[in-house]
Amino acid sequence: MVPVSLKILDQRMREHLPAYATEGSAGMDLRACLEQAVTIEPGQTILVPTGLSIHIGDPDYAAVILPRSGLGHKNGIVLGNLVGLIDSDYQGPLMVSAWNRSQTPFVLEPMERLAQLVIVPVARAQFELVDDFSQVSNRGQGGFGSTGTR
Ligand SMILES: O=c1ccn([C@H]2C[C@H](O)[C@@H](COP(=O)(O)OP(=O)(O)OP(=O)(O)O)O2)c(=O)[nH]1
Ligand SMILES: [Mg+2]
Repeated sequence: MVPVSLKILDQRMREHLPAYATEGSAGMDLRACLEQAVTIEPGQTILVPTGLSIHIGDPDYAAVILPRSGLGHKNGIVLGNLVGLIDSDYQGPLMVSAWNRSQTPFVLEPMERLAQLVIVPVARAQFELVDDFSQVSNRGQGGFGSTGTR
């Protein structure tokens, strides 16, 4: 387990702190910390507060915000930024960009579980400038489908 500092910004969240649903869960659900229900119109993106701040503190870790599969697949509620990346030094309010990519209005209820937070290890790179790569790899410069589809 990675220790992560959690600050409650809205006291209603005290009853609804993010938690792993099962022993094997990778993500903790984040709730929409709203005063009242809000309708996300087809194609619309809104920024939803979670009522929480986290501070990971250790640059060897980050957090990602991912869609919930049920909401994404059945209701078309995904993330406006596709994936949210939470830096280890971020201390601001945790926000979820909610995009209704469906053709039906979606009513987001207060405290509804909207997205999920996953803590991930991070390797930070130090670039070493070169004129040419010292070894030619099997792939070389091939990409974007160069290996075919079958
Ligand atoms: O879904 C998200 C994505 C980001 N953040 C916060 C945490 C993150 O550390 C910070 C900055 O995110 P990012 O670097 O992706 O955004 P940016 O547009 O590059 O902003 P900045 O210039 O502040 O880095 O915003 C969220 O609360 N929710
Ligand atoms: Mg940034």
